[in-house]
Amino acid sequence: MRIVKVDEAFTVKRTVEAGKEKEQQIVDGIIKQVREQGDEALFSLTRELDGVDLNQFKVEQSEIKAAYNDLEPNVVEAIREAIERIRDFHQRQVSQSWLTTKPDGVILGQKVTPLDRVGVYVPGGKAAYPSSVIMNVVPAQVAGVGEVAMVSPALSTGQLPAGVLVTANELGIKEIYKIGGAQAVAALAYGTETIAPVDKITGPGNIYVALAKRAVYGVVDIDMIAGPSDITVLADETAIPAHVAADLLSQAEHDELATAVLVTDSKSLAEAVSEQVEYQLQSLPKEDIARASIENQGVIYLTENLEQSIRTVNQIAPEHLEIIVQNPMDQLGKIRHAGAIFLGPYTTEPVGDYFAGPNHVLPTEGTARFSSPLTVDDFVKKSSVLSYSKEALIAQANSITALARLEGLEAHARAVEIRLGDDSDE
Ligand SMILES: NC(=O)c1ccc[n+]([C@@H]2O[C@H](COP(=O)([O-])OP(=O)(O)OC[C@H]3O[C@@H](n4cnc5c(N)ncnc54)[C@H](O)[C@@H]3O)[C@@H](O)[C@H]2O)c1
Ligand SMILES: N[C@H](CO)Cc1c[nH]c[nH+]1
Ligand SMILES: [Zn+2]
Repeated sequence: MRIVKVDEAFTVKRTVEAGKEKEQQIVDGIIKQVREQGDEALFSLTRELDGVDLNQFKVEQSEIKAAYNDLEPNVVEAIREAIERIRDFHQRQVSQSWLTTKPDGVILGQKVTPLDRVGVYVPGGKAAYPSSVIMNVVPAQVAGVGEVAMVSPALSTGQLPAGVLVTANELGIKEIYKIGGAQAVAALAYGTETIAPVDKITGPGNIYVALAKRAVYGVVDIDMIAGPSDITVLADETAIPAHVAADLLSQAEHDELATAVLVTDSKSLAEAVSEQVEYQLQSLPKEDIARASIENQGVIYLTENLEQSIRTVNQIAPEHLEIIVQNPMDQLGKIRHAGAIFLGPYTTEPVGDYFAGPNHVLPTEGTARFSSPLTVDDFVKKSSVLSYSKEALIAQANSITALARLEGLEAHARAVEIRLGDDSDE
């Protein structure tokens, strides 16, 4: 891996805007095609981009039943266990509605309402992602969303991966479409003859999915930019090189555009990790993808001390941050930007991908500077609640009308004043 020396003047380049013009043009064309041609566009784009000729893209109950035959019982058991652990974590995130009565009798509050209909994207081009079914659907269900429509690209057999279908069934999802990429995002946002439009689209995906979600934002809400995975490991000389290399490769194997970064103040660790990455790459089934990721985006930042390492990590704002230094908990307070923080030598990133409880749908490409992991809050919206008595309105009328007239909005002032007189006049 490339080793780059970091000094006081060094700054990490922001990646979210960089060099995506070509993909954006492709995505804009796909969205236009789906808006204009509906289902017909979904069939032809699936043929063109996924190499599958489908007769219909809605999954039937018989396909779900058949999927159970393809999974070992211990795998189904692991899916169920993961669902429980992830549900338990998300149940702690629920926001409650509240009302408060002020001393002047005014009642104020906030009403929390689940979204009516959401679309969840489950990726599926280079790997199958049953875990992303859980990570999308569980918070939606905990929030109380009315309808969940799921999309995921078909395999070359014309089916969805058995693990994806079984997981969706374990969660009770009935509306599943075998479409992926930007065309699936466009279908959820604008609707087609078969697919009713949704209010919000959540879930991770590759660059085409991430750009499509960004493009339809405003027509629907989206959760965040959850694009190609990235990991940054912050380590010192106490870290075991083979473990660090394994964790870097765990994210590099997702996508040629995934990013794996080591930040360390130890030259010997930097060199040993670089060697280990090369060694471990050679036996990976997805060596080609992981190698492209490591060669194109992979980097080891060699700093002068721990403080500089932490400054570099905050500039990267990684999706996943592993902290493998002496006393990792002591560093937690200094981390300002990271989607998920994994502390200590045994908290390897995959525990969060599959099982621990927190969501694995996380902000990528430095957007952890302003975005959070997917939570139950992503599946609700909030309304403000206000209730005044006549006495309260009289008490505040002068201030309200003064502010209305300051803005030159006379009708606002009169809407208050018309209520101040004797009720029998009205
Ligand atoms: N950030 C997160 O929370 C998170 C979580 C899980 C996975 N991921 C990421 O999700 C991604 C999964 O990617 P994937 O490719 O395996 O599956 P995907 O479902 O995201 O993308 C596959 C689709 O991309 C479209 N596509 C592929 N090449 C195209 C092209 N040249 N032009 C137009 N469209 C094209 C196709 O329609 C295909 O169906 C990876 O980048 C992974 O790192 C991120
Ligand atoms: N690491 C991914 C998020 O970037 C999530 C995932 C799912 N399966 C394996 N990994
Ligand atoms: Zn992963």
